[in-house]
Amino acid sequence: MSHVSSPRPMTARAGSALQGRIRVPGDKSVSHRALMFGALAVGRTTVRGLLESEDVLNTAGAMRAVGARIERSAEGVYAIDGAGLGSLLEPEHVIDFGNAGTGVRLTMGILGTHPIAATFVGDASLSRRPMGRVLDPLRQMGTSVIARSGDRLPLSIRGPEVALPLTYRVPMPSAQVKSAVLLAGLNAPGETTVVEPVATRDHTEKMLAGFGADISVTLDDAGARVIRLKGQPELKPQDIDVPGDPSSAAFPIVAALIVPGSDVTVENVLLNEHRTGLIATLLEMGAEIEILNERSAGGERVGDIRARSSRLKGVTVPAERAPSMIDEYPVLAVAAAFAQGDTHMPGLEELRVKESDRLAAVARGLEANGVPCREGEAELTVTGGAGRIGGGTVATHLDHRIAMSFLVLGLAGERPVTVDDGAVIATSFPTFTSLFAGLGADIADREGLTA
Ligand SMILES: O=C(O)C1=C[C@@H](OP(=O)(O)O)[C@@H](O)[C@H](O)C1
Ligand SMILES: C=C(OP(=O)(O)O)C(=O)O
Repeated sequence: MSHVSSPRPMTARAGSALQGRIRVPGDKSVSHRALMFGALAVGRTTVRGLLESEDVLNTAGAMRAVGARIERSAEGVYAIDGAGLGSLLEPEHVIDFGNAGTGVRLTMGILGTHPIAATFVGDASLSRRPMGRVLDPLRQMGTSVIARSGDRLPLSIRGPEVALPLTYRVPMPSAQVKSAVLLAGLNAPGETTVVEPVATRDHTEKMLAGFGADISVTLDDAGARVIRLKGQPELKPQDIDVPGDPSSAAFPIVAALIVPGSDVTVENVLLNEHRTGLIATLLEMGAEIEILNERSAGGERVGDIRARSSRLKGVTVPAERAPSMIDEYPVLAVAAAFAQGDTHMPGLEELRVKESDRLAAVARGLEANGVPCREGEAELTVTGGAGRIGGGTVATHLDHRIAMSFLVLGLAGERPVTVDDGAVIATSFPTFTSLFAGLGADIADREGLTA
């Protein structure tokens, strides 16, 4: 299902303080993987708290297309009857991933070593994003690819009868590339090894181990993670409880910090160490954030995050922290607009190949709303405390995180902020506007109706 609804401009304006306790929907990375690994297991996997957003529902459609049965109960629990690793069916139609980079790249990995053909399409945003980073290692494992120049969607693949296991050093910090190679390795006889010089989110490794795969992680002499996976395991079904998405929690947390008088708690948030870079950065900026009720659930750390309005100061974010907060830079830039002094963010090359060129989209959005910033090749510097923030319209370029980040800016600006399309928020956080309304935020569509 591509994003086909018409653009829906939305406006956020400053109003009352934000107050309350909320839960954000389930983590997007874990939700995609729960559906995929459930489809590869033999037997019934159940998933509670699955993120029911466009991206994840497209992955459910893809897994159905290759033979998994996926059903949702009235209580919202998903039951997945796996088709089984090595037994996937050839899809009868093109697989449409809409806006979802994770969905399409990980599915290419899975299907790339099955002896079936598949064709992938996506929306205008996904069709601009680079797929060569996944197709290159797949070609080395024996996958045939027909793609237009530059390895962009739409494209078709056919897996070999018997795939070749691979040792692959991931050239850029990308959990999607790492995961695609490991998932391809699942159906290759022998051992597939992925060397990851810069650590990225480890949900694939952890969840595959939970499903019974033989997978190990060690560090080499240079400190790179070495992930070894034995091919052709029998994956066993699991019961999964998906914790709240820290990348979604980022929006109410930053909003609470910058809207005067606010006090917001987001309950049951995933606190995986590869996902908490934003919290570390906000604490360095002087944010009043507390982690409460910290516990372990399903092999992950989770907790409640309380954020209160704070006097923030600008910081330099270490470049090596980027993978642990890669999706949070747009909303960090919004926090930085209200901090005293400069916030410097180096190491952002990967932001240029997300749903939009996020470095450019953030810089243009800040400029349109009176926030001074400097955009470099792979860095951004935001000068906070300028005053008279807001009054602009932001081009979202089919990017949910740009839309949500600038609506948060509008909640604390002197003037309202409009985003040209709020419909894209359904990619990852379909309950965004209703949860914000419950906290007391004024976010409305163009007609002035509360969204
Ligand atoms: O593996 C994942 O679930 C994800 C990895 C990241 O992408 P990259 O691998 O392109 O950095 C992130 O931006 C995306 O939202 C989710
Ligand atoms: C980059 C993102 O997702 P994906 O790559 O899955 O489209 C995101 O959600 O910010």
